[in-house]
Amino acid sequence: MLQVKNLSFAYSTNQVLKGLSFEVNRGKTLAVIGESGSGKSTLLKLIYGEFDIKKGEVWWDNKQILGPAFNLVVGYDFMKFVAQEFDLMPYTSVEDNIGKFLSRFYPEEKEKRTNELLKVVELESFAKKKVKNLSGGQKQRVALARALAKEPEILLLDEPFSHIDNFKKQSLRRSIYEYLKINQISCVVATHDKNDVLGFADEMIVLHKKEVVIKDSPERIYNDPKLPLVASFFGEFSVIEGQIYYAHQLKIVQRSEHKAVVKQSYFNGNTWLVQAIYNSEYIFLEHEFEIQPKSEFYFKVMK
Ligand SMILES: Nc1ncnc2c1ncn2[C@@H]1O[C@H](COP(=O)(O)OP(=O)(O)OP(=O)(O)O)[C@@H](O)[C@H]1O
Repeated sequence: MLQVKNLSFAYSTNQVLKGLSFEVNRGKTLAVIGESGSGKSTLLKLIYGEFDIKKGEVWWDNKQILGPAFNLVVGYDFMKFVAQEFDLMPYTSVEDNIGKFLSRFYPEEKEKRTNELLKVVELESFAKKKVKNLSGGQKQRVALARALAKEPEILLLDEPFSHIDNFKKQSLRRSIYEYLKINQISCVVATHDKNDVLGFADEMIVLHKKEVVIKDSPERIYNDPKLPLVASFFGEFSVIEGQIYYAHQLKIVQRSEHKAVVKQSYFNGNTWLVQAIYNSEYIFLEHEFEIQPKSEFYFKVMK
């Protein structure tokens, strides 16, 4: 189990994190969300042992995670970190990058394991290619496979699918999280993408103003986001009489006490996203059809 206890951190005088406490059980995934600069990457680096911790503690089972002042080499065998900058060997093939940390004394096992991981990240046909000739998304997949190669007990992921195109993203995400579950690997994932959280994370924390302001299951946080900041992570929303409503929770009706004026409609796939003005504020709602700017309509709220 990962335990973060009352963790605070500053880069010289710039305080970034204050009094963070949370746990992640074996095989569970925790998503960390927060605005850019809220300290998500810093938190992952602290858990990894990249910095010395002056206040608070991080533990994996009964091992305390310590920084460079205590470890000649940063990191621990049981933990892998896929950072935003992937540290790959550019002039070496994809398969050699993945197999780098696997024992060459068991060539059959090494080959089997490398092939298994090439499959997980859907890079079988790139096995022999040099990493320098890969796209950003392909490199990110190699970095993910390499992190999994030595079967870590815990995996830290910083924006793991940010470079991967939408064609591949969903199937890759399913494949990675399924692998983590089957192998009971714990995971802490810092992300801006709601799709990394909904459907995959067991718990999520929201970092805001240096602290954990919300900690709960993704489902409960989605259903009751509490803060506009949290709602904005999941999609367009409106605040009406102090309550937060997602765009699909406002419905156009024949007549009601809420009257608004359309500013713009945006094609959204299944529906149109309508931006409108209500009580001098912008609201957003989903509608089946496009509505012309300046049209007036009535709407009701549904929870
Ligand atoms: N090496 C560093 N030295 C000094 N300050 C840093 C360093 N790395 C990050 N910071 C600062 O710490 C704060 C948190 O940065 P961090 O990268 O942890 O945020 P983040 O939530 O991961 O952001 P993003 O979502 O943009 O990746 C920011 O104000 C940043 O400028």
